[in-house]
Order: sequence, then C-alpha cells, then structure tokens
Amino acid sequence: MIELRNLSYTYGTAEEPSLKNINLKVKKGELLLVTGHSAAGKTTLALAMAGILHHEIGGKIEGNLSFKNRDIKEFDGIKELSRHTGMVFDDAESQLIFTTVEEEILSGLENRGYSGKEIQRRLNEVMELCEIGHLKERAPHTLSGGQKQKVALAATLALDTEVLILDEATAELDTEAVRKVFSVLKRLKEAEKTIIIVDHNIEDFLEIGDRVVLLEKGEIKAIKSPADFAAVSEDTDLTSKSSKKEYSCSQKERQPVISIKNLTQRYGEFNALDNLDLEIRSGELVAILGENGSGKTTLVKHLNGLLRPYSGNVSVKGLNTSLTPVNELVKHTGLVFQNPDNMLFEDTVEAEVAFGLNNIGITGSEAGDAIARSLELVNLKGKEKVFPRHLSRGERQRLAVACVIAMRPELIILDEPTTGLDAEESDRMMQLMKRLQLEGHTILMVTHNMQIVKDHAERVIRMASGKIVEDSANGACNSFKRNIKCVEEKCAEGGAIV
Ligand SMILES: Nc1ncnc2c1ncn2[C@@H]1O[C@H](COP(=O)(O)OP(=O)(O)OP(=O)(O)O)[C@@H](O)[C@H]1O
Ligand SMILES: Nc1ncnc2c1ncn2[C@@H]1O[C@H](COP(=O)(O)OP(=O)(O)OP(=O)(O)O)[C@@H](O)[C@H]1O
Repeated sequence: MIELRNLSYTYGTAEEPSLKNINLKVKKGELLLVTGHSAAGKTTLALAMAGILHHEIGGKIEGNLSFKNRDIKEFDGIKELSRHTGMVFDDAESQLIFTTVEEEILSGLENRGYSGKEIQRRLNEVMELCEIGHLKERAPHTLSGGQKQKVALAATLALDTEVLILDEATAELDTEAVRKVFSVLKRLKEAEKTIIIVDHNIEDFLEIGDRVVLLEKGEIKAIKSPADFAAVSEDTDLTSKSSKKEYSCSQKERQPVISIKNLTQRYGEFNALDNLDLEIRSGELVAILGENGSGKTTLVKHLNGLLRPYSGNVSVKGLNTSLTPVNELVKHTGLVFQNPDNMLFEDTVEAEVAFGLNNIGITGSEAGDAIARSLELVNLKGKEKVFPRHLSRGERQRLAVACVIAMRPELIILDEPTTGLDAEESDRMMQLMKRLQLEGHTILMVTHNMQIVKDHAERVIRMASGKIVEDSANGACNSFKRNIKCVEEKCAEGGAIV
C-alpha cells in the first residue's frame, strides 16, 4: 500500500535531516505501530506517508515514496490523496476549524458524492462511536482537550478511508475512551483497513498491531513483532524505571497554599465545576484525575486567574483570585497549559523562556542564567535559537514546562505534562517535579497517566462531573489503590498502561 525507499527528509529551515534513509513497506490491511522518543521523527514519518511532506510542506526530499504503486508526487495533491488516507494530527486543536462539531464532521463528507441519507448515517455512526452526540452543536474551541481529540478522530473516521494514520490521537483520552478507540480500530483492521498508529506509548495497541517500527534520531532502529517489542521493552529505556514510592494519604502539618470553597463555574447553563471544595498544602505533589470533560482544566485555570469564580471563593497564597490581578497571581502560580502551542508565540526557544521572566522583572544575566538552567533541566540545551513551532510536540511540551519553571513560582501546575512524552521522558519530567518539590514548590498535575500517578503522586484527587469525588487526603484511597493495582497487574503482564 505504502512503500518508502531510501527516504530522507530535511525540513526547509533545518540543518539536520529529520528522516534518514527510511526503507519500509506497509501492506494493505496491516496495522503498523510507530514509536520512539520525542523528536525521533515519528510525526515527520506520518506526514510523509500521508503525502503531506511532498504536497504541502516541501523541504528537501531524497529517495522515493509510493502509494498504491504510484509515485506519491504523481497524485493531484492532498485533495486526491485524502480520498485514500485520513490522518488525525498530534495537535487535534489545529485540525478543528469549523463553528460546530457537526459541521466539523460534515465538512469532510461534502463533495464526496454521498447521498444526504448516507452522510447522515455516517455522522450518526461516528458521533455514537466517539460518544460525542451531546457535543453536536458545540463550538470545537470550547471543548476540553480530550473532547477535541474525540471530534478530530470522529471527523477522520467518518471519511472511511482505506488508510488511517493516527498521530498521538489518543494521548489526551481517558482510559475508557482509549478502550473504545481500541475496539473501533480492531473492527477497522478486520475490515482490511490499513492503519498506522504513531505514538510514544503504543502499549494500548500492541494486541492488535502487526509490526512495531522503532525510530531513533530519524532512522529505523528496529522493526519487531508486537510480542518481541513487549518482551524487550520491559528492559529497555522505553519503560519507566522509577521505583515505587510509599503512598501517603495526608500532609496535615503543612500550610495551605490553595483554598477553594463552594466553587461553581458555569459555561452558559452548564456547570463545569459544581460547588467544589479543595485545600492544597505547601509542598504537596498532587495528581488530579478524572474522565474527559470532568472539569480538571477548568479547575486549574482558576489558580492563576485565567478564570474567576462564577460563585464561591478561590484563594492562592492568601490572595482572593477574584480581587487579585493576573500579573500578581502569576508571580505565585505557573501554569503549563494542556496544549503547549497555546503558550508559545515567540521566535526562538530562548525568547520564549525570557518572555515570562521579563514580565516578572527578571532581565539581563539573571534571566540568562534562568533560561540556561531551565532549558538544561528539560533537556532542550542546544535548541536556544530554534523557532518553537519547529520543535516536535514532545519538545514543545518540555519548552512550555521550561517557561514556567524558569520563573520558579511557588505553585507549579501542569495540565497533562507528559502528553507526547514516552515512559522514560515522562519519568524524567516527574523526577524534575520531585526535585522542585524538595526545593519547596507545590506541584499540581492533571493527568490520565496512571503509571506516573503510581510512581510519583503522594495525593490523588479524582473529579467527575465538576466535583471532587475522591481525595486520598480524606482517606478515600481505595479506588486509587484498586486502579494502581490494576496498573501493576497490567505492567506485570506487559500490557497497557491506563
Ligand atoms: N469555554 C467553554 N464553553 C463551554 N463549555 C466549556 C468551555 N470550556 C470547557 N467547557 C466544558 O466544561 C467541561 C469541563 O471541561 P474541562 O476542559 O475542564 O475538562 P477536563 O476534565 O480538563 O477534560 P479533558 O480530560 O478532556 O482535558 C467540558 O464538558 C467542556 O466541554
Ligand atoms: N516544521 C519543522 N521545521 C523544522 N524542524 C522540524 C519541523 N518539525 C519538526 N522538526 C524537527 O524534526 C525532528 C523530528 O520531529 P518530529 O515531530 O517528527 O518528532 P516526533 O518523533 O514526532 O516527536 P514527538 O514525540 O515529540 O512528537 C525534531 O528534531 C524537530 O525539531
């Protein structure tokens, strides 16, 4: 179906190739898993296979790529290729451009010659599959991160193309939603679709995969069967190495830094937060879990003044957020957004980190030292002059973290900080957070990654429908321990991490 022969590729502005001498044949009906560390070239390979490098991005391309035995260059652009290949990008948000979820899905179906009845059938089918029927009339930009991913996936599935490429398409989905995607893909594979899943974490899909391609620095390092990959990854650096830590349910001796009382947040008639109470104490490392749309992002946006209470009270370091300007709150609270692209807008990596520092009055050599230190901590040393949009998704994620830690706020909040990072990189990120915790920072992180919860969180909070439904600090540890036990069992089986 797709054949790459000695394919090398260098982006227009880059000096080094992002793909080197790739030889790979993807057969019809195959489910290929592509993995590797951040910046290994996974997204670039996905873009190549979709014809986007050749027809949209340009740059220096050497070697050959054929699709259905035709040179990819001979296709009449992406317009013709998109009749055969559907792709979900690693940044779902950039893919969603219409005013409602329904239009987003219908837009791809129009001009394809389907009858009105067929269009309606497909619309209903993918809405049900992706469980987004209730979001039909919503504007995509108002959805939660996971909801956006579901819509991007639904819009692509609706096209029913013979090839499907998913680039980190489930990274922000909750456990249940990932299971659902697994069963959809299993069915599509049975229907002989060709599927390419590009992900830093492929464990969830090993069971239905045919082969695993491991990329490293733009080259194919290995091609393995899923069973061999699972066996080897137990010992390799793609698996988390952190030691299990003791689980502590209470940190009562510390001072409160966040105090939330009766917080309600409304979007129109909808209560995204519902009369929520929460207290976080100095030096805690807290994980916030919860299904997609449960209100996690809405909650953390209250902590640096991005949202103000509709009703109730939020106090951070004794400051009432309703009465305190944002530029005062950001001195105490640093928030790493769920989508790093929403906080990156400068021309170079170092200017990006300098921006926040300058805003709080840190300039000159002091700023220079803070930039160098934070970039080193997130492993981006050497990338100072790079245009942030030219970084891979995982690198952009780490840059967003550097921007916040450079300012050394007392309270560090990370909204899904390990999206786009593999197990080793996630572990490294968490080691960094623990180091900052030891230095006295309070860390709050929203996550769907149960492995990092198991390895690193002292206190775990679970949200559902805008409320906190479990909090290990109140002794309500049972279901977390159940979840964690489940993770341990899966790890022992070499299976999926929730
Ligand atoms: N600007 C908005 N307008 C209307 N509804 C919104 C808006 N922002 C969020 N919501 C809704 O509020 C609910 C909570 O969203 P939030 O982003 O807090 O969820 P989340 O728990 O972080 O989800 P995810 O795990 O998918 O990131 C969702 O149903 C979402 O669609
Ligand atoms: N538009 C671009 N211009 C220049 N360089 C780029 C561009 N996009 C990506 N790169 C570089 O190409 C390399 C591979 O990036 P790619 O996005 O393919 O990696 P990845 O394996 O998907 O990483 P991640 O898991 O972090 O998303 C990186 O070094 C990145 O900085």
